[in-house]
Amino acid sequence: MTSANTLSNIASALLSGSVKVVDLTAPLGPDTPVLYLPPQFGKNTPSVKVHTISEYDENGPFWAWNWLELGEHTGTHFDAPSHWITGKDHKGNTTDTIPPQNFVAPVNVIDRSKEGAANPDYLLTVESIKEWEAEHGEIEAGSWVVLRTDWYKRNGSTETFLNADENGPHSPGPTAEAIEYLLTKNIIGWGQETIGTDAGSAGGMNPPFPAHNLMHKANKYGLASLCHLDELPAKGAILIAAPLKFVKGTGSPVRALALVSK
Ligand SMILES: O=C(O)C(=O)c1ccccc1S
Ligand SMILES: [Mn+2]
Repeated sequence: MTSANTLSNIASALLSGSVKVVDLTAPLGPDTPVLYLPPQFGKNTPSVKVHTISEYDENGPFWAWNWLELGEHTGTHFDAPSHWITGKDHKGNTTDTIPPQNFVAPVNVIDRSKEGAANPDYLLTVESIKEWEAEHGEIEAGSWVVLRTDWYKRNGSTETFLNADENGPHSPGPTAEAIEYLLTKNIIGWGQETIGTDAGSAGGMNPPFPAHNLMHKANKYGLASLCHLDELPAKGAILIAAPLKFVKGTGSPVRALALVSK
């Protein structure tokens, strides 16, 4: 089958509804939870602010529009390699220079929702990934790997989403070894449903924040605060995640979507 036939078939399937579009994106606005870093780690990103310019009024009789104060790493968002010191020197490492071919790719969904429900500090291991591959097939080069934990259901409030106590945040993510293993597969990026692409305990890992440190060191990408991974198959979906073309951007809120066979 030629690529032209393939595209034509996708177009027909989208129009017929036999391929559906799943929205993997959280609502974005002033109530969107933002990451809290303890003072010893540095400054924090502000929340989203919406400033009305006009609303069919004396400031604009026939139109409504706003301007925003919006962090690059807010809500469902894309992490570019320049976001981390380990990725700062790569070519094509910012939101405006990443090759657009990389914004559409197959996605592997590792479902550890039961484990995450039982233990908010659940960490995905190499062994667990290999068990997943034995059941669903090898993770292919150039694909995304995302961790389903159903954590997005907590995204209604900062308290439940960050899930922090006096010892820090408690939320699932990968071990450093798991990310190292996925990089041997030459994946394009790592994603999950929590506020960032690392576990809540990642600040104390080696290296600290391994999903950021190692993925961006390899000039690979991250996706954070994904939603509705429970609507995706383990394999077979196509992930579309195109960051805004911020000049020298380290990341960007995205409308993450998946194409799924009905
Ligand atoms: O990239 C992010 O949004 C994120 O999770 C993060 C940002 C800055 C510092 C640490 C982390 S862990
Ligand atoms: Mn980020």
